[in-house]
Amino acid sequence: MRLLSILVAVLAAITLVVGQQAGLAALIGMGVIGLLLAAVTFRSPGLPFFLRIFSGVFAIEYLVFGAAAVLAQVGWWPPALQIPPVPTSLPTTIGVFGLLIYAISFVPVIARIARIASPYFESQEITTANLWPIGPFRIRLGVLAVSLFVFLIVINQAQVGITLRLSFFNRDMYDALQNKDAAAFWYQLFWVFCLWATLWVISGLIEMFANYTILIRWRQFMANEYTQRWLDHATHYRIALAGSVDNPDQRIAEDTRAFVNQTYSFALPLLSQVSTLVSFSIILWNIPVAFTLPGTSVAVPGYIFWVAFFYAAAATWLTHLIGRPLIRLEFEQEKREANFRFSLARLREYSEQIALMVGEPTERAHLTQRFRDIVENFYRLVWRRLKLSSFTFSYNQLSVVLPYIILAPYYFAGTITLGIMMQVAGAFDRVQTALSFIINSYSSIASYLASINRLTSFETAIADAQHGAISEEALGRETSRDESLHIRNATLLLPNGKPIVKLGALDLGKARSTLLIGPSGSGKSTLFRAIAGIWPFGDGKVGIPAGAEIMLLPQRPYLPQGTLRTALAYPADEGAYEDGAIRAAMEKVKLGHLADKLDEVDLWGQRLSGGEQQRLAIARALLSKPDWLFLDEATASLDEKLEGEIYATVDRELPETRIVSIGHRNTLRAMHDALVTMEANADGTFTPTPTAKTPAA
Ligand SMILES: Nc1ncnc2c1ncn2[C@@H]1O[C@H](COP(=O)(O)OP(=O)(O)OP(=O)(O)O)[C@@H](O)[C@H]1O
Repeated sequence: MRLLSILVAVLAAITLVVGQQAGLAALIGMGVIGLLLAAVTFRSPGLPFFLRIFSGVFAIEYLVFGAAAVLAQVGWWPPALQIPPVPTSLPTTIGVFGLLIYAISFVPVIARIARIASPYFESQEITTANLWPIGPFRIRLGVLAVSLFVFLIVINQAQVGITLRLSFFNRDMYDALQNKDAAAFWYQLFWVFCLWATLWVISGLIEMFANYTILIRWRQFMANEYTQRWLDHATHYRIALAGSVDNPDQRIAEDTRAFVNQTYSFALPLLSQVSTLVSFSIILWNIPVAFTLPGTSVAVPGYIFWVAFFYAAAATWLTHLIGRPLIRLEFEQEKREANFRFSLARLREYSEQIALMVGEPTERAHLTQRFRDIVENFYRLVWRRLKLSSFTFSYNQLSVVLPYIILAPYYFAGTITLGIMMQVAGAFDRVQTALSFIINSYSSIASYLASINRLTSFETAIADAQHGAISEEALGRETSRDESLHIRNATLLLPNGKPIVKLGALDLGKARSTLLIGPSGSGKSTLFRAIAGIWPFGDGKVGIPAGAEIMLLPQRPYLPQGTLRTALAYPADEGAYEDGAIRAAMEKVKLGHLADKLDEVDLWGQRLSGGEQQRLAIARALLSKPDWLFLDEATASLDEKLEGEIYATVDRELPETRIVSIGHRNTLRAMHDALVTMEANADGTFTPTPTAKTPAA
C-alpha cells in the first residue's frame, strides 16, 4: 500500500505539472484528487482489510487510467489503438471513489460490516482451488478470496463499459432507422451488437461462476469460524446460561448466509451502479439541450443530468423515511421465526416425555401462539412494505416516461435526433436506476442490517463469555503442585448473582473415592460444573493436577447422532477404540446384548432406556480410563443391586482413577472411601464439608 501511494503521488505530481503548463483545469483537478488519494492510500493500512481491497483497486485503477489520460492530453495517445482516448474525468472519478471508501470507513455500520467481512479475506489457512485448465492447486484461503473478489470487481466494471458501448450502438441504430440507412442498420446489428452482446454473455457467465464460488467459500469460512468460537471454552453453555442472545444456531446457519450474500450483492452492484452513474451522467451532461432559469438568461449546464439527479435523490430520501421502520420489523421477524423453529425442535427432542404426559394440547397451544407471533409481526411488515412499494412502484412507472416528457419538445423542435432521444432515455434510466439502487433494495437493506445486528450481538456475547472463561478474577482453574484436586476460597453464584456455595478449602483425592451428599438444590452439581471449568459465576480457584484427564458423567448422558459405536466412543472419534475393547467394555457394564448393533444408526438417545444410557456412559469411562471420574447421579436410574455391581466394576477396571460421586442413596456410602456433606450456612448458602463415615442406615 505504501508503494502504491507513492506511485499515485508521483503520477498526481506529474499531472499537476503537465496541467499547469498546458493550462488545463481538468488535469489540475485530476492531480489534486490524485494527491488526496495518495494520502488516504498511505493511511489505508489502518482500514479494515475488506475496505483495503477496494482502496487498493481504486489506487491501481487511478494509476492505469490516469497515466492513459495524461498521455492522451499531451497528444501521445497512439491512433493505432482506434479507440477514443481516456477522458480525465475517468481517473478523477476513480480517485473520488478511493476518497469515498476512506470516508465511509468512519460510518459505524460500514465499519461493522468490514470488521465481520475481513477475517475471510485475511485468512492464512491453506486450501485447494481448482481452476480450469490449470487443475487443482494449493493456495492461501485469503489470497484466493482477494483474487476472486478483485476479479469480480474488474469484471463488473468491464460490464459497465460494455453497457456504455451498447448505449452508443442504440443511438447509431435509431439514427440509421430514422435516416432509412439500411446498410448502417445491419452493420450496427451484426457487427457491433453481436460482438458486444457476446462479450456481455461470456463475462456474465464467468462472473456468475466466480460469484457462486466466492459466496459458498466465504459462508463456509464464516460458519466454521463462528462454530469454533461458539464451542471453544464451553462458550455455547455460558451463553445459554447468561441468556445474552437468542437462537445462536440461527445466527450461525442463517445470518452468516444472509450476511455473505448481501454483502456481496451490495458491495459489487453498488460499485457497478456508481460506475454506471458516472459514465452515463457524462452522456446526460453532454446532451445538447439548453434550459435557462425562468426569468433570467442563465443557462443551466447539464440540465438533463440535474433533473435525473434531483429526481432520484428526492425519491431516495423519501424511501428512507418510509422504509426505516422495516429494519426493526425484519429483525423481529427473524427472531420470531427462529423461536418457532426452536419450539418444534424441542418438541421432537422431548417427544417421549410429552407423549407420556399427554402434553400435546399444551404444546399445540404453545406452537399456535408462537406462529401467531410470526403472523402478527408479518402483517406489520407487509403493511410497511406496501407503503414503501406504493411509492417505489409509482416512482418506477413515472421514470419510464419522464425523460420523453422532458425531451419531446427538443425532439419536435429538431434540436436532437431520435437516436439521441433514445440514448438519453436509456441513459436517464440507467442514472436514475443507479441512484435509486437504495430505493429498490430498501427491504433487503433492512434485512441485511438485521443480520449484521444479530451477528454483532452474537460476537459480543461470545467475547463476553470467553472473557469470563479466561479472566483472572473470575472462577478459574490452575495447575495444582501436588496430586490433589482442590478448590480454594470459592464462592459460587447463581446467574442472578445470589451466592449458593461458599468454601475456604476442599481437597479431593486424598481418598480414592469420595461421595458428595446434601439436600437437593444445595449446589452439588454446580460444584461439579465449577470443577469442570464451565460455571462462569463466582470466584475462587480450582486446582487440577498437571495433565490430569477428567471425565464428568451427568445424570442424563448425551448420545450423539449416528451409530452405537459413535455413542460409545464419544467424545473421541468413532474409530478411537479397537472393536474388542468396545465389546469387552459393553460386557462389563451389562450391555452385551447390544454388541451386534455397534454399527447400527439410530436415535440411540431415544431407543435406549435411561439405565442403559447411563451404563453406556460408564462404558465410555472404562474405555477412556480418565485420571478423575466425576459421577453426578450417573447411576441413579439403575436398581441398587445393579448400581453396586457397576461401582464394583469401575473400582476393579479403573484402579488408577480417583472417583467423586454425587448420589442420594445410602447404599452408595459403602462404595466410597470418604464422605463430603453440603452443610447449610445461616445465610442460605452451603459449604461442602468432609464428614466422618457412619455405617449406612
Ligand atoms: N442455569 C441456572 N439458572 C438458574 N439457576 C440455576 C441454574 N442452574 C442451577 N440453578 C440453581 O442452582 C441451585 C443448585 O443447583 P444444583 O443442580 O447444583 O443442585 P444439586 O445440589 O445438584 O441438586 P439435586 O440434588 O437436586 O440434583 C438450584 O436451586 C438450581 O435451581
